[in-house]
Amino acid sequence: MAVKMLAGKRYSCDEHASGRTRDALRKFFELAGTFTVSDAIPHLRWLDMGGYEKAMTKTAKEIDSFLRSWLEHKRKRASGQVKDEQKDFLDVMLSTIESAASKDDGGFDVLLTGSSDTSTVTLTWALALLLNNNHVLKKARAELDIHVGRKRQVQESDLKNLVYLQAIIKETLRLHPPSVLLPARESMEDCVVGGYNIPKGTRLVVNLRKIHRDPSVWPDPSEFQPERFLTSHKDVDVRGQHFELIPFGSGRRICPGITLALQVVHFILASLIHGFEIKKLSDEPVDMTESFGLTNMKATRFIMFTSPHACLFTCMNKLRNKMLLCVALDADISVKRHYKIT
Ligand code: HEM
Repeated sequence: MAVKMLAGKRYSCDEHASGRTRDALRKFFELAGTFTVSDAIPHLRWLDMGGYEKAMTKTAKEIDSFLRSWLEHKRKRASGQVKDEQKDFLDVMLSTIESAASKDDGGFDVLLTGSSDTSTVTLTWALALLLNNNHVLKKARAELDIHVGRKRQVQESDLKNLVYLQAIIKETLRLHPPSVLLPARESMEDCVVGGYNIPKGTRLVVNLRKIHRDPSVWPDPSEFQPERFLTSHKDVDVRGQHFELIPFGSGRRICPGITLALQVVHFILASLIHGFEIKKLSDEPVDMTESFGLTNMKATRFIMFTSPHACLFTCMNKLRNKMLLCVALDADISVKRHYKIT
């Protein structure tokens, strides 16, 4: 959701950048409809009841530090300080942007902020749900055994056959959409929606948590049941056409990264389940409390043990690269035997 409110903002290498981020965040919270005591009684704002101001400042600092690293890369590149052997992922991204016909930095901001957290969060929730529902994990592994087998790794071309894995991702996005509230819409004229008269200029915030857990649509709405997407809800998709499930939004401002996001999330999850045994630290269920913030993160970190499947040892070097991707997840991952990544 940071995506949309930052859209159109332009970051430059000056001291005002951090202020702008903060303004953007403040604007977002206004739009998202977080009403506090100080909204009703403005002179009590200094009390910061509920700690919203503090939380916003913290989030702004995190986004600032992320964007600062990008600006630092840009500065170094402009001054020719980056040697070929020192180039990292961000340098490669920047050179791609620079060589593209359009040099719209604002668009790049939006892509960076909108693409990283959302995919990470989806994978983190998916893993936590699988660890708490071992029977689902077993079924996902059985599907991979049938369609991929144990003699090779998962390929992108396998994903279309992994219907149970697709159902797991849909169910994850239903229960824990990375953006709980869609960016606000404003009505351009008077209209009637669902029997309510909406005057022109009304801001509407769509609450995905309510829609995705509506008991009149989803039986046992809080249960993790991927099977529903193979039976009662088998025709429901996440691409903005079925309004009971819209984790990527809908309409003309629907997430443009949807295809890439789904490809990445499915591929990483499939590779992880296929290549590794994954286990919880103890018999206690993983804590599924959600945090409060722009992106719907887990409130607490969790530890996951992974050990490679013996027959895939020869592929381990390649798999290790995929594991490194997973380190970006909000989970402590330690790989027994060959690798220990924390
Ligand atoms: C699981 C992963 C993702 C989820 C759940 C997600 C979700 C969303 C949602 C809910 C919106 C707002 C849509 C609306 O207002 O109707 C959005 C906007 C956006 N997303 Fe994503 N997103 C994901 C990944 C990505 C990726 C990988 C990229 C880029 C490569 C991306 C780029 C964007 C951009 C640029 C917008 C702003 C579109 C606009 O305002 O017109 N997202 N995303």
